[in-house]
Amino acid sequence: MTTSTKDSGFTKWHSDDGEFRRQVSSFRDFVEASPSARFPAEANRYHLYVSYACPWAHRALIVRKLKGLESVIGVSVVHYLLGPNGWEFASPKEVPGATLDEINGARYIRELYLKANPEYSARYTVPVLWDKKENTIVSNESSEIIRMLNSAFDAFIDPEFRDITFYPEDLRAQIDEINEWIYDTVNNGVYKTGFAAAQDAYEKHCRALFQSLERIEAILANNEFLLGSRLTEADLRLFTTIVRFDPVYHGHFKCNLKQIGTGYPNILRWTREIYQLPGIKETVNMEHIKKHYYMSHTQINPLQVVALSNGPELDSPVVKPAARPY
Ligand SMILES: N[C@@H](CCC(=O)N[C@@H](CS)C(=O)NCC(=O)O)C(=O)O
Repeated sequence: MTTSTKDSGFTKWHSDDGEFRRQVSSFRDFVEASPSARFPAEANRYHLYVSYACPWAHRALIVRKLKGLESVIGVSVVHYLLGPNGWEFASPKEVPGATLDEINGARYIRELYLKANPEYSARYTVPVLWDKKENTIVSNESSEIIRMLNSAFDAFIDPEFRDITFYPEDLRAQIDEINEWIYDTVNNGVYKTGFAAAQDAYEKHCRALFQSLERIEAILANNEFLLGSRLTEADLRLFTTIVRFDPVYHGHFKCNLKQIGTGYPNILRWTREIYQLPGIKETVNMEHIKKHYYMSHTQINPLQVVALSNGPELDSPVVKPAARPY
């Protein structure tokens, strides 16, 4: 039996067999470049609701930044704490980095879901791509939101950003292929490991996770990025998990066979390279990340004590594989 989406109580996070199963996102529309589309691309019509803590929302923030979409798509940021009523907005004075909801005046993210569909009964997740014109949710699926941001708004951005694509046609099949196993065993794998409520489920997912990290480490020994010399969507999707790995997943989710900073030199080099791209470090808010995980998941950390380390230094200079003196 899987966890019913109706039973979305915050304490019922695993199925009866001890496995964590992520729900399938419900709002799956697309913003398209064509003016006749159901959701046509326009400047200042769509708005992103994110959490700095959430790796899925973080993907959207990164693509928005790297595609020069900051003046085209606005952002609201929730409080780092995921409480009994779900994600809540907070003033930056109360929680530095957070915002109030200037678009809908909501107190909780769930109000947006109920505005879009009063019958909605699944989880109230971020990211949310909101349409200010139709007052509804276009999408709550990060993998699809980043595809929209990658190309649909190109008519509204500065020319220097138009040529940038993180899903180039000649690499699509390879990107889709690598995304699939990285999603299953790494992005979602850390959650399946950390939320496992049975020893065998935990061990199975933890081992699969580290097998994939070994595979990624080998890929990055010879490649600057996952698919060669070009930074793609596959890198950005993985980055948001890796940047949380040592400070959070290693301890809080018991993903502790190795650490990135000490055990995976190639992944560490790659993480630094992405972190140091213009605009990226501003999207990494370690305060929100650590406090969210350690303080929200009281089922696994009931005393809400937050671990100290922020993970490896990411500002250190990087030596790319081709430039290595050996
Ligand atoms: N498949 C979704 C997953 C999003 C997701 O699970 N977000 C988490 C935060 S990391 C969330 O909002 N959880 C709130 C909840 O489950 O109540 C996506 O990639 O957009």
